[in-house]
Amino acid sequence: MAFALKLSGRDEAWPGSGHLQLRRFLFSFSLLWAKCSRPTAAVQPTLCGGRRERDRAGHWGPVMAQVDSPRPGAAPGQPLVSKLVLLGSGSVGKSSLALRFVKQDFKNVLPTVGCAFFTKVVDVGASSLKLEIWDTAGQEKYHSVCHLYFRGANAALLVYDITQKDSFHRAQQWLSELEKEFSPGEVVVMLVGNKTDLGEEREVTAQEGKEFAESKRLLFMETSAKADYQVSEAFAAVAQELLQRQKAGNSPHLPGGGAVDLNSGPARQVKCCAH
Ligand SMILES: Nc1nc2c(ncn2[C@@H]2O[C@H](COP(=O)(O)OP(=O)(O)OP(=O)(O)O)[C@@H](O)[C@H]2O)c(=O)[nH]1
Repeated sequence: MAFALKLSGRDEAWPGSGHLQLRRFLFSFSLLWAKCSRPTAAVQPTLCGGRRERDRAGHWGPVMAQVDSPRPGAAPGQPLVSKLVLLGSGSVGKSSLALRFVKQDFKNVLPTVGCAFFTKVVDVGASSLKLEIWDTAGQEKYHSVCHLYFRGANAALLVYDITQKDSFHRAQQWLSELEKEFSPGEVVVMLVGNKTDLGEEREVTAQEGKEFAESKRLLFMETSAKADYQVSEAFAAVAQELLQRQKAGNSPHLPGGGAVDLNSGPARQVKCCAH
């Protein structure tokens, strides 16, 4: 108190303007104290708002989003690192596919804001590949932001909802966007028809998906994040392709790389896609 009064320039304690000055000083001091003693906040990636999910108590909170390694993982003995972007319309199941693959989980999640980030190491035979999965927001208002996440991508999953024809057309538009950003064959691209568990509401046949993929020389699979159908297989197939290309010495982005060259190779369907 004495310290405060001295700073306020007055010796008497109360009342009047001295009291006011004291209160002002104590308020400023408490603000300064709160600022200095606040723990340093974890740095969040700009524009990567992530998504929210309900916890057991029913509260909405951020879904796991971690960055646990520099890229690419060129250190000896470390798995190679590849960046994979999930693209597609809103609500086609991009986040659900990522959650299913990374956490073996399926739950109600809110639309992604900006993007969310996941990592998972995939074993392919004797080799390992660390996938950095960038789950972009499908809502139209985030469209321009999504382009920011393309940079440096090694692979892309173009996801559509088999019960929404529009989302299939949108996936085709996303391919055009990718073609503008990358030179032919620069990234491994897989077309993914999700929600096969809703077969009775199907608007896009497996044949349509397959034919489009073949015409563009993309990998193709149908999945269900809900029923856990072919989700890990889809990511594994992309990882395998990336590793094969890397071993062949033609991947520009992967450590030891050359060019990932899916589109210039023969059209291939990874596995039977019909459900
Ligand atoms: N039946 C069924 N529903 C699914 C499946 N995958 C996702 N969903 C549901 O579809 C809705 C949208 O899923 P999300 O994973 O949020 O879709 P998203 O593409 O990430 O959406 P945005 O974040 O808006 O881009 C949610 O209600 C999910 O529960 C699936 O395989 N089958």
